[in-house]
Amino acid sequence: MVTVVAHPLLQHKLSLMRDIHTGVKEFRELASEVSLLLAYEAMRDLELTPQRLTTPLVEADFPMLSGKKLALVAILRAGLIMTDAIVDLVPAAKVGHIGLYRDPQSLKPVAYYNKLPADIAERRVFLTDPMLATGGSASAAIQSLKDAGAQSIKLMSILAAPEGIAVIERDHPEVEIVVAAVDSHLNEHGYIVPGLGDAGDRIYGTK
Ligand SMILES: O=P(O)(O)OC[C@H]1O[C@H](OP(=O)(O)OP(=O)(O)O)[C@H](O)[C@@H]1O
Ligand SMILES: O=c1cc[nH]c(=O)[nH]1
Ligand SMILES: [Mg+2]
Repeated sequence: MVTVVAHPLLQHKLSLMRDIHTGVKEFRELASEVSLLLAYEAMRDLELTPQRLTTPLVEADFPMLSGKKLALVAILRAGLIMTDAIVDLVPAAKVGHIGLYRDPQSLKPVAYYNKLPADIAERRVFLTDPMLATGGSASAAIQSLKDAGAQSIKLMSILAAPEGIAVIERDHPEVEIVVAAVDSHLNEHGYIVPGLGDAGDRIYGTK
């Protein structure tokens, strides 16, 4: 299942991210803001239960987060900007890291790091990567989460290509995907078109 978050604030910020004239500082700020808006939608179904509280006026029941605890897991490098932003919204969440880079020739993911919360099986996992292109990286990351025992996984990306969505739907049909936009296609180098370029390079200024 794919949810495209069509909110105008988010769409405006995404358009600014696409602009080649947007520099590193602004790109980073926009990526953080877009991540928060995506999280607002991705976390819409978190459970609430009434808890007794006392306001300055009365004692009454008020909704508080309950149910499974959360884990935010970043696909390095680019996913880090998303978990860094979102953890401020859910400070009790644990944070995991999966290091993958995409080999430029084969476009296959190469794993170099993996550190996940030990109790990941008991947590709802929100996996972050700004770009879902061929889907190879996200699919491999989801497989590592499952191998570690994760039961409930949502993938949050800023941009997706139809090819990447199809791969996740094939490999992990139960994983929900929340994105800001689904673009047209991939080019011959596996870049999303129209896209926003190389997310990691634009976040960290490495090109
Ligand atoms: O869907 P895919 O075809 O696998 O491509 C998407 C991956 O490519 C980018 O990472 P990259 O390999 O550039 O590494 P980086 O985040 O360290 O820059 C991006 O952040 C995704 O992880
Ligand atoms: O368009 C793309 C595809 C993969 N990774 C990126 O950062 N951008
Ligand atoms: Mg990557």
